[in-house]
Amino acid sequence: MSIVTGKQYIDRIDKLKNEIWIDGEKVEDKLSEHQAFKGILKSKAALYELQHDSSLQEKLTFVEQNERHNFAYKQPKTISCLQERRDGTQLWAKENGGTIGRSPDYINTAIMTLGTSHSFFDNRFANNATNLYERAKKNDLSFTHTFINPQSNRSPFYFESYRENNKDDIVAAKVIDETEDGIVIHGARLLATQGGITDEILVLPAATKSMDTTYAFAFAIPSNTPGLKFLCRQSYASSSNCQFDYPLSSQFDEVDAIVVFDHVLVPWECVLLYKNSEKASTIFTETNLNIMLLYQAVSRQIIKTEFILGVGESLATSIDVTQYQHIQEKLSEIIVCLEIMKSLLARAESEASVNSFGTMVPAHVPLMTASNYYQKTYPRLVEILHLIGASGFISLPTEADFNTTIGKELEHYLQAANVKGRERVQLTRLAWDLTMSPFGSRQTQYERFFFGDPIRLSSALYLSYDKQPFVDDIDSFLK
Ligand SMILES: Cc1cc2nc3c(=O)[nH]c(=O)nc-3n(C[C@H](O)[C@H](O)[C@H](O)COP(=O)(O)OP(=O)(O)OC[C@H]3O[C@@H](n4cnc5c(N)ncnc54)[C@H](O)[C@@H]3O)c2cc1C
Repeated sequence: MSIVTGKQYIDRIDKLKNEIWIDGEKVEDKLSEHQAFKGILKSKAALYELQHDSSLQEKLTFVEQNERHNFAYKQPKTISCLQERRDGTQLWAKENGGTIGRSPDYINTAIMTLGTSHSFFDNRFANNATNLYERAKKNDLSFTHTFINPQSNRSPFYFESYRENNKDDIVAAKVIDETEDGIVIHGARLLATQGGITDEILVLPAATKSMDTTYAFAFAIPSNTPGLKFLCRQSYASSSNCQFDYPLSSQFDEVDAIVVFDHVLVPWECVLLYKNSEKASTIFTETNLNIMLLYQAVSRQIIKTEFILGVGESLATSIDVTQYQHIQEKLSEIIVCLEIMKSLLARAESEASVNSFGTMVPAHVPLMTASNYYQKTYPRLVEILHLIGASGFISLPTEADFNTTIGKELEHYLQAANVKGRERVQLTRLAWDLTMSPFGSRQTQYERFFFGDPIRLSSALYLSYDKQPFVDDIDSFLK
């Protein structure tokens, strides 16, 4: 197999019969027929289907040894190859306004990065990294991932290993046994977006203050591995199957899951890293995994900002408020954000360089700057839409209301300067679903946190930034 079709992806996920719990029940039906998952599965299938569209195939796939693969599995070796990767990400993101944070290219990028950096890993696991990459590329596998321990205690004085002696008390996933066949993992991880609806899960080392090496591991296993459970948050799609009322929740709710490892045996051939605390703490930086993932994220965020600008301008035009200077100022704030993000991405590309594994890696400072900036700016973009839409976000009947005898009155009383009542409600519902519905609120929390805690990411930028030349300038100035 090489690139999958949408149907092949869905059939494969349905067949896995992963252990998934949601809204008070264990999922027994086909995932593609379950109200919580059918929207996102259909949307992901549509992305895979685009790989077969003759007008887009060259942008979304590449050919290697007579087989066609997804664009994100290609190791970029030149700047133009990086830019092709960005085009692929943005093409897919345009299908959902950038609201699917974990479109398959996100973790495909991680797998490509780890596979091509196989020499980073301990000798006994290096082949596993290569094999994972080849298997994923060949079968067009999809992945979820998890790298954070549960939020039980974040005090600077707390160590996970306090719990290590009592198996029943383990919270953060750790190795509890080592056998001829592999390592046995028990405990939980905080979160995996799309947990349960991907072929496999990539488990990366979690930041931990513990010196205990039983917390130092990385591996990838099928989502239906015995003992692996996905405990999903409440679905935002279950009560929102009407696309008019919930244009985004109904199609793009990715679902996030707590991941529980109940004595899960991870075969040795799936292990990438074990008992090596030094490699566990440097895997993100030494392989450039963090930068390659940020490149995908910033490329997507640009498309999302364009989507927000489109929604903001349409809202303002619908009620004819674009002549007010403060509305122009608010919309220009979205433009400024968009242009800053595009400029930072362009600079990251133009200053890219080849790393020791032969990968063309974008420059890290512009990407870290973009990520820091967007984490803080995204809530303001949301606020701008709220300020422009005002009570329009509240006076929002449903499609069903338009289909009753009061439909004509709604059409009349909700008309706007430049659109009819029904169209105006449809547009405002889109803005509401993007920013105010449970789906929309999660989008804000996602952009703030998906790449890590904004506070610690700002520290990482500060600590890695070379400030010395400027300090030297000041010294010379004072002399
Ligand atoms: C919608 C969504 C989707 C996500 N998807 C995924 C996913 O697919 N896979 C995955 O692995 N993760 C995912 N995450 C988790 C994400 O990686 C974490 O939210 C992020 O790393 C921050 O960790 P935390 O949530 O545990 O916050 P915490 O670390 O618990 O922070 C809570 C608060 O305490 C402060 N704090 C805690 N520790 C420190 C410290 N040492 N120094 C300073 N301040 C501190 C923080 O600043 C913050 O204000 C997702 C998160 C969200 C919101």
